[in-house]
Amino acid sequence: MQTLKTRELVIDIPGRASGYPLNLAIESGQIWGVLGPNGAGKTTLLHSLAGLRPPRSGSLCLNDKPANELKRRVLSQQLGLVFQDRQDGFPATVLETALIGRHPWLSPWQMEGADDLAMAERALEALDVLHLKDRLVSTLSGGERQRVAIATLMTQSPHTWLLDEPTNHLDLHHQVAVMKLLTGRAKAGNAIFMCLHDLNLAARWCDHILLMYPNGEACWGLAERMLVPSALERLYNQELQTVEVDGTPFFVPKRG
Ligand SMILES: Nc1ncnc2c1ncn2[C@@H]1O[C@H](COP(=O)(O)OP(=O)(O)OP(=O)(O)O)[C@@H](O)[C@H]1O
Repeated sequence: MQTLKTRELVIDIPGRASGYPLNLAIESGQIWGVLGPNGAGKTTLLHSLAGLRPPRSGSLCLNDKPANELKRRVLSQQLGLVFQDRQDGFPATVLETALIGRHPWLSPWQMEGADDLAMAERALEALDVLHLKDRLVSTLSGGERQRVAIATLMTQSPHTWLLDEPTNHLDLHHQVAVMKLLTGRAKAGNAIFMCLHDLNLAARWCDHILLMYPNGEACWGLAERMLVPSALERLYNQELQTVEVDGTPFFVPKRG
């Protein structure tokens, strides 16, 4: 069992006077959904967990070791991140992009081998983009690029998967396919921690939820305890109607 823990972690949001200290334990087998309105700090949190942005205070531990004492390469073997925005400015094919995921596992100047290639192709296949492997990423549609980014994370094969709105740009079929894939990874022992704007995807697929409010407040726990209509209405400043489908709550914005 591996755990990514935050201890009294306060993320650094410019101009925000205070922040609620986060004491999260993100463990093998769990699927976390991070919900909150625009600007609440979800991306900042993911970047702080990935060690890309220093927190204002508090610390981050990976298996009880302070993450800032781990070499970047070791950290990248344990943690991977799918960014919300990608530049993709470097002219690379889909396959070359997926193979970047193997870099934390190779020594400097070592070329990718047959096993690395097989991993990349398996990941591209799982994300339904193997047929695009020789295409330049810059020529792909938004949803195809998103799937290549997730395939690159799969090729990296870290223990903890951090994903910033992984269903962005995806059609309904591919949204469900990605959520199923993430569920499969969690069942296989990975930890999944993702920001989502779709409450209903979170309700259907996540077992843990973190709610982030724009004033810096936050609360977290098991999904069934967190997905309470009154809390979500306050979170989004939006009245909701709730119906139940297959025992899962389904939230619809009220008209008017
Ligand atoms: N470098 C920066 N300089 C100034 N403000 C910043 C900077 N980076 C982030 N912020 C601000 O911090 C706040 C949190 O941003 P963040 O991207 O983490 O929000 P988010 O919850 O992911 O939002 P969204 O749902 O829109 O993606 C925002 O108000 C943003 O404008």
